[in-house]
Amino acid sequence: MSAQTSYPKPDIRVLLLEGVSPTAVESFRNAGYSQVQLYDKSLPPEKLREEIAAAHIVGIRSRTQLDADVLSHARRLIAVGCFCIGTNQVDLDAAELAGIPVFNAPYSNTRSVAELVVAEAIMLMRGIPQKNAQCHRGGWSKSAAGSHEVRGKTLGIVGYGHIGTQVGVIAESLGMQVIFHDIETKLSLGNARTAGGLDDLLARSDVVTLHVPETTATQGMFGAAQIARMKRGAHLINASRGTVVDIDALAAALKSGQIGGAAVDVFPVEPQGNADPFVSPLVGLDNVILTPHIGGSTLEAQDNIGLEVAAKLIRYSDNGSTLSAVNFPEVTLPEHTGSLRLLHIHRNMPGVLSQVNDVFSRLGVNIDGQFLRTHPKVGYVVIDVTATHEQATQVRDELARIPGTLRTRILY
Ligand SMILES: NC(=O)c1ccc[n+]([C@@H]2O[C@H](COP(=O)([O-])OP(=O)(O)OC[C@H]3O[C@@H](n4cnc5c(N)ncnc54)[C@H](O)[C@@H]3O)[C@@H](O)[C@H]2O)c1
Ligand SMILES: O=C(O)[C@H](O)COP(=O)(O)O
Repeated sequence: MSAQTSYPKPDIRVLLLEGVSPTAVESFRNAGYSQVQLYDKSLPPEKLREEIAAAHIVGIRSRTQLDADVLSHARRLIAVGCFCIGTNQVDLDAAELAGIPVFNAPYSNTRSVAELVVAEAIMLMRGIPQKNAQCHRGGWSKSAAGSHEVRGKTLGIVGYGHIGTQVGVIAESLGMQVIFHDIETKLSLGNARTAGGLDDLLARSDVVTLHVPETTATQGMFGAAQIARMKRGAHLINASRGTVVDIDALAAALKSGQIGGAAVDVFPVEPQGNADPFVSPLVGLDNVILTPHIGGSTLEAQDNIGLEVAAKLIRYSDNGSTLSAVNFPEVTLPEHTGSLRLLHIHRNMPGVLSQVNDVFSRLGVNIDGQFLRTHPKVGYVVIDVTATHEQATQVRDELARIPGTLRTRILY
């Protein structure tokens, strides 16, 4: 039996959506969390609100939208796990202000996306999507026209982060010239060179690949104007987020020949699950590789993500550690064997900490250790004490009354 918590582990409800890997389920069960509910797709809005109201821990992938309204129904929720890289589907500020840390897996599917993108660059440069489509219709077009090696061609990477750099390294090993554009100054790997801005990259690249996160700045960043600046007949790959590219402008450019071919893995609107229809203006175009948002969907990546994110959620639930949370003050904590641990999440405003400490001195409870981190809006203080369960409960109840308190919890 695992360590007792203030809320018994068998009563902690873990809700996992969108078919997260069985490795996550196993991790929770091995850690003593027996109430793990797994859905293989995202839930419709009403059902999501209903389920989240009863959950203590929620795990999602890129499809489930946890906006401020949905989070307002999550009264018992202590943490969210994004079993993926992107966290744009969660209102991170709303979660923080509700005292809910959000965790993700920032690297576990990087290689999977990079391999797919490089393979697609080769396929597009050879005109394989069109040839494949013709053969499926009984056609035979044996010709070298419009078919090129990638060796010596220029790959333009927009967003030179974890995935962008991996793509660059693999592409260089195939002999491609790599240029990149990022809003941050980045160390270039190998012989990759920074372009003189996005327009310069577009004008020079034979293949452009997008690896930016979804932000207000990247939504719609790739539209008709950017497409017009690409070399005529160059190729576009988007495995970032569907909102980054104007899909109608892309469809028009693929029909006119301004873009020679495209590989698209992400879409502005994606089906909720595998049983739902896929609708897109790109459907039926021979020069497009369409994939159902599977850039990170390899068994290797998913198994690792399941282990990584489940471990972060379990550590937070058992120990209070918020290391690598994407929206929350980060506290790394030692084990608290022999002490009780009180967690106090509060609005970051003057006077809260002195009121917290005052509760302990008033109730005569000695503090063994204290850990504090703050963000501009939220503070997180963890206090280890030697006390009876009754004393700790009394302290917790007093802490909950301090103005600005968002959440309190005791870990036994
Ligand atoms: N298709 C898939 O299955 C799949 C899988 C994993 C990740 N993704 C998407 O890929 C994105 C990138 O992943 P990553 O791990 O490389 O992230 P990352 O944070 O390591 O890199 C993103 C890079 O984009 C840069 N950037 C941000 N805004 C920019 C802008 N306006 N112009 C140019 N550069 C900009 C950042 O500075 C950063 O270097 C994720 O956010 C996610 O949305 C998709
Ligand atoms: O952000 C990510 O990691 C990717 O978009 C993958 O999302 P998924 O887990 O929904 O496949």
